[in-house]
Amino acid sequence: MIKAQDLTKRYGTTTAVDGLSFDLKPGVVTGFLGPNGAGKSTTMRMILGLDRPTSGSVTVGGKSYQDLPAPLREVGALLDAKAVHGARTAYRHLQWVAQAGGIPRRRVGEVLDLAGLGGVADRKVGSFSLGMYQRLGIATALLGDPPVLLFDEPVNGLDPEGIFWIRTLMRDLAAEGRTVFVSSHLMNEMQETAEHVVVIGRGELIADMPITEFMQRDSLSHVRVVSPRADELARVLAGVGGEVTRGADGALAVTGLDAPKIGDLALEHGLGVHELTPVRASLEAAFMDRTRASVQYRPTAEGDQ
Ligand SMILES: Nc1ncnc2c1ncn2[C@@H]1O[C@H](COP(=O)(O)OP(=O)(O)OP(=O)(O)O)[C@@H](O)[C@H]1O
Repeated sequence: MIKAQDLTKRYGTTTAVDGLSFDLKPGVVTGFLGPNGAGKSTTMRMILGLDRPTSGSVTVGGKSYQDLPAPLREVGALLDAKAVHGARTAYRHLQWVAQAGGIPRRRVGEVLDLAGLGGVADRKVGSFSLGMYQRLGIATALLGDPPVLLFDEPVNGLDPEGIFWIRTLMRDLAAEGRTVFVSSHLMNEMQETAEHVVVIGRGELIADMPITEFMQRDSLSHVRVVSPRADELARVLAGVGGEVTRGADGALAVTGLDAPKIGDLALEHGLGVHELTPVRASLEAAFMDRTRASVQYRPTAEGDQ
């Protein structure tokens, strides 16, 4: 539904997006990840026709945004929730957007209820909390009932209840067969929400794959083993090809052998085990590992020049 081909954007000497190609499928939530300044917002702005690619292209349903006959019915987007006229009520704001996009007025009430704003429809937007702004932004994105939705950092500044609401909404929208593309810095949040990830660094594609595959890095998963006879057990495990490191708390971190194998070996050698825990790689660890080379700003150690 969203197809980027060799998408490139330069601002003067800065290359914000560099030859990016991906193809987003309907029916899943795709997470868009990258360190600060990686080019996520620029990519989203190009999808929405708010920025012109320097070269390459991006299309929605085969057309570039400018060529969509009824854009609000094709793509809904939440980019900057606060970019709303504060003196208008929520209802008036949505009515104004609906009118401009040729969307029937009854839809305004529907999206207000959908976003949980039915009770504050007549309040001036300027008095809204950040969470209410986010909900209004989402209501606006849903006005045209579009098959494609883009959310740029939708959970920024939200409380746990708001985060849970957005997460559920995004999954429901995908389950209805829509294409949902969402950027976030919150790796744990993405882990709960996205099925697929597109990861970029310095404008270039780093990964485009199911999230489970992205997290599957042997070097990042290990088995934690606590034993009163850790030294002996470590020798046994190393003897059959396990790679063993000992943590500050005395626990062993073992890679190359799975938990059942480690348990069997310990039993065979009469070595007690008090804890045996497979530790899965987190999205955060996988992300840090893959994007290490491409972070734009990195704190330097004291004394570094
Ligand atoms: N209008 C602009 N003029 C000049 N440079 C820009 C402009 N917009 C973005 N950039 C630069 O392009 C690069 C990508 O920025 P972009 O905002 O797309 O990244 P991002 O991944 O969304 O970052 P963040 O997570 O910090 O929002 C950055 O180096 C940024 O400084």
